[in-house]
Amino acid sequence: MAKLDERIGFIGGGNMAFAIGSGLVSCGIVKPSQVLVSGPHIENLARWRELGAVTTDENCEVLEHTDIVFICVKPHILGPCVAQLKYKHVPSAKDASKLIVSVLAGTTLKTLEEKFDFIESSGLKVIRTMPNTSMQVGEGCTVYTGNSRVTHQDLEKVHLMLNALGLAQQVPEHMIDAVTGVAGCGPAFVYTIIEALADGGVKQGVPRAMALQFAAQTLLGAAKTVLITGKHPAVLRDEVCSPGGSTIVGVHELEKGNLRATLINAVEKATQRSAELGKK
Ligand SMILES: NC(=O)C1=CN([C@@H]2O[C@H](COP(=O)(O)OP(=O)(O)OC[C@H]3O[C@@H](n4cnc5c(N)ncnc54)[C@H](OP(=O)(O)O)[C@@H]3O)[C@@H](O)[C@H]2O)C=CC1
Ligand SMILES: O=C(O)[C@@H]1CCC=N1
Repeated sequence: MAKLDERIGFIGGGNMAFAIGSGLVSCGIVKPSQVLVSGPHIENLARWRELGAVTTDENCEVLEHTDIVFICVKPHILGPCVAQLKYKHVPSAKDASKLIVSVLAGTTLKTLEEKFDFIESSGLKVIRTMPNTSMQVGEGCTVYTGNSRVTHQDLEKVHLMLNALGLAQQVPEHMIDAVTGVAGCGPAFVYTIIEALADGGVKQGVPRAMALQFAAQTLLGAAKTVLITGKHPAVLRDEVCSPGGSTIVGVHELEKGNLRATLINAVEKATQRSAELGKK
């Protein structure tokens, strides 16, 4: 696995940041000592210290002492967070080469460039991403796009990190809210399906722990089959449905319950909400 020499910063050390940071350390791309994380409550950063990362309650330390800075606060916290950074930031010669990487839902490159313009008057390098929490186990799905200052080498570096933790793909910015609806929020939709599938097993008499394991493994296997065979899910579904058998009876129930329309609606609403979050 390739290694990065850069120091990696996280402003905001919550769930998404930890999925990325712990994933990068686990796969060996960076050493824990290269990682610096900030948040307002130092006690909430204990898991980062257990990982071997350095923690601080001063966001400006992360901005000043790291090369690739992941911004991982909630979208509505970006304003106050930047106001505080602006007040405390000490300009340095390294500012021009700094890479700001946002994971914020809905928050556009334009907004990010405007918010962070205090760091570097001649223009800052900004990358907007939409990751997901499955990065913590190396099976994430991330899309990203950079502003005009970002170089090919910067994109390669970010791709190396994100792709080491699953699938990473550069996309045009207009696609990012839609991908948020599918892949950023998707794990929550799928956890709901796993839980419900397991509940079904429990109702039929399978012990809870077994039912959960079987449901999760079934989703993993089905997902892998789609990715590896390249077959359309409908074709694969047909391979499971024996004529007059048990699966088609279950599939009929899913259709009666509008599972597919419900999932399509969930992605649509989540996409709309993502775009709204960036306007706050
Ligand atoms: N969770 C997910 O699946 C995904 C999330 N995202 C994006 O990631 C971002 C973070 O979300 P998520 O990790 O879920 O949220 P969390 O609440 O888990 O993390 C947010 C973190 O921000 C910290 N924080 C609050 N105020 C400040 C501040 N002023 N300066 C620095 N840090 C601060 C919080 O610290 P404390 O708790 O101590 O207050 C908390 O650790 C969001 O913008 C979201 O859109 C993107 C893709 C997927
Ligand atoms: O719920 C949210 O807004 C964030 C963005 C994608 C996943 N979690």
